[in-house]
Amino acid sequence: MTGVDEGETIIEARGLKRTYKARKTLVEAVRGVDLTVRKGEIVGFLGPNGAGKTTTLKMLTTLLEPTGGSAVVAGSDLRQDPVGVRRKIGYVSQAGSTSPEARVGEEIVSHARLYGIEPSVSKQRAQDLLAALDLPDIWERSCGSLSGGQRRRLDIVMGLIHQPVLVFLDEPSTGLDPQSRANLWTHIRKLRDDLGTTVFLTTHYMDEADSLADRILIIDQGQIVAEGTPAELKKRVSGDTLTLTLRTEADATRTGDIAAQAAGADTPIVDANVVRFHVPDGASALPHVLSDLVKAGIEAIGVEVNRPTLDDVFLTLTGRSLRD
Ligand SMILES: Nc1ncnc2c1ncn2[C@@H]1O[C@H](COP(=O)(O)OP(=O)(O)OP(=O)(O)O)[C@@H](O)[C@H]1O
Repeated sequence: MTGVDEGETIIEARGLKRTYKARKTLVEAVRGVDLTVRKGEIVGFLGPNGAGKTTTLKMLTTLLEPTGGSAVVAGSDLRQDPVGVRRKIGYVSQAGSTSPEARVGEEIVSHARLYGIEPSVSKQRAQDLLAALDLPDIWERSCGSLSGGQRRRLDIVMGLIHQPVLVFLDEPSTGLDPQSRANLWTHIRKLRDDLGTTVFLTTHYMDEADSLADRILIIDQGQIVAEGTPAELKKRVSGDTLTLTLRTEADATRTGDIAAQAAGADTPIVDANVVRFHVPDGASALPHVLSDLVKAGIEAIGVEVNRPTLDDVFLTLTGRSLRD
């Protein structure tokens, strides 16, 4: 794999597979995933709904047994020493782990006991972590009284109380408003910068992966389809994206044929009444395309020129949008 030869490896997975049996049919949720993560990295595991992110995460955190392949996580073999893996990692699930009625302090201290940590130690650690995640003065509050963003950060405190070297976050910002998401990203970055914690997070938000991750793995239909820094991935898509919105689907189909004739254009993707395609230089291609549309008697009701995003990377690789 590219870009993963520096530093100490903390996750090494080879050929990881998971098949589910669902009503007599087999669902190949994860179909041979290889991945390498180095200590201290923030790695974003990006993919559309149903791509296999949570299944991979559950295997790497020992919650689900692989049906094939192997992995070493935080120095322990996933199959031979799952307890060793569990002791050294933190896992913050999508659902979170706090009950609404419990008081914050009691919840953290009793969670820490599961790891054999004495209350005198966990109280101090909890105070430090709460301060680091900007959650002062909530010790006596009930978990249910916290805002969504505060509760996600409390979930992270719980996931870090046993001082794991590696923490897995499953869709950490789902359900949060834009300001709380940005705030959470700042805290996640700080965790890595201040404590050196390796962070492996799943997301289907490309902006989250783009702004937070040092490196991104893109998974689709149970397989890794691309890997690299956000900048490296975007370099794979050359040129700009032109998006034209038409009045009708029929106009969009005809526009697709016209757009395909633009200099250097790739094959346009027609999605209902929207046509999207890449050209080497959007600003110079656009007037020609619009003039060809006018000649054909088609009116574009919306026009956008965009620099490459991670969604374009995904589109280039799979012919589909991440948002699908
Ligand atoms: N317990 C299960 N039984 C049968 N099929 C399952 C089960 N869990 C997941 N799947 C299927 O496996 C595939 C991968 O699911 P997974 O939850 O890993 O995807 P995901 O990328 O995490 O999606 P999301 O972003 O929606 O959480 C999907 O097709 C899903 O329907």
